Amino acid sequence: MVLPQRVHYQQPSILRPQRTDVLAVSPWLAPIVWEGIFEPEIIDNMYKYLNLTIATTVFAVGKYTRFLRDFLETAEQHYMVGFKVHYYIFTDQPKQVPEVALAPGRELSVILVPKFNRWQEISLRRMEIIQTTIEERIHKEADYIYCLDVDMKFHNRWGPEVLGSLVAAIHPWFYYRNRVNFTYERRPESKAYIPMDQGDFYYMAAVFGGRIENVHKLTKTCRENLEADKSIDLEAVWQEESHFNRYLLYRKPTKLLSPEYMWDDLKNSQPPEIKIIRFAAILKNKAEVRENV
Ligand SMILES: CC(=O)N[C@H]1[C@@H](OP(=O)(O)OP(=O)(O)OC[C@H]2O[C@@H](n3ccc(=O)[nH]c3=O)[C@H](O)[C@@H]2O)O[C@H](CO)[C@H](O)[C@@H]1O
Ligand SMILES: [Mn+2]
Repeated sequence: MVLPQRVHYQQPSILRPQRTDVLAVSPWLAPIVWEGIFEPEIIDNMYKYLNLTIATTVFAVGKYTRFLRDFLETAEQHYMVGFKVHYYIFTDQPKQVPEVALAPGRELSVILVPKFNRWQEISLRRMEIIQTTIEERIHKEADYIYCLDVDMKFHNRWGPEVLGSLVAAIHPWFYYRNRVNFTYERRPESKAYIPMDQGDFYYMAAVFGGRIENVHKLTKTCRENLEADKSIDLEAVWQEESHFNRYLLYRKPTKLLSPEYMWDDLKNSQPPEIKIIRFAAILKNKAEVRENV
């Protein structure tokens, strides 16, 4: 067995926290990953010798296939560099999946999925499709799974510091807001219901991941709750994202990603707490790319 290399780095100091401007640990003791609080070399060295495979699911249905090339090309530059990554591209048009050169140890599978008529349905059905694909194959093929939106580009390191049992990203438009302003589902009839006086953070469903069995449980529960709502003709305000937030209120994530890991190009300035943008939603013309608006 190859042992981890010795890495030289500054000794951590209890009396000198690296960041004092942001919360770096949640009240249930989950770390919140920010630039400055971790040493990339230590993290890489910890995980490098474990021979991990990281499943990465990406949906590109209808006009969203146009985002695949930039997504994959930038992922090859910044996403889990040096690690084994297995991309699972779910699409209704396999011929539109671009040829992108992958680094050694990385592979890509294309999985055919139906195109639903409404963009909301395309987005929310991801829970069911991820659940069943974990059961069919991913559980045998990977150690961790990360589920990402495709209308995105990587700009900087998005590395193994994100690995954890159950991992969620804090939404870039809500991290500075009070919970009463979070766009949780507020109708008590919905399985996604969250009362006004509850909620920790507003999580963005464009990024989540963790150990396969935990992500399986999350996607299965969200799928069941989406179906229960549908049976009474109800669609939560932000579809699967509403159910995702409800799930994480009661089953707390074990690691949180700061908005560095899920930014949005629509923001026209970079606030001082955001030292680096790692992954960001690109500007898209929703009226043009979506099935119905
Ligand atoms: C800023 C904002 O409004 N964000 C919400 C919006 O995210 P987004 O505007 O990020 O949603 P989106 O249009 O990116 O759809 C989510 C993902 O579904 C896939 N996809 C979607 C449509 C399609 O025709 N083809 C396709 O492949 C694709 O992987 C895409 O990245 O909607 C989501 C709900 O579902 C969440 O509630 C987000 O919070
Ligand atoms: Mn998106």
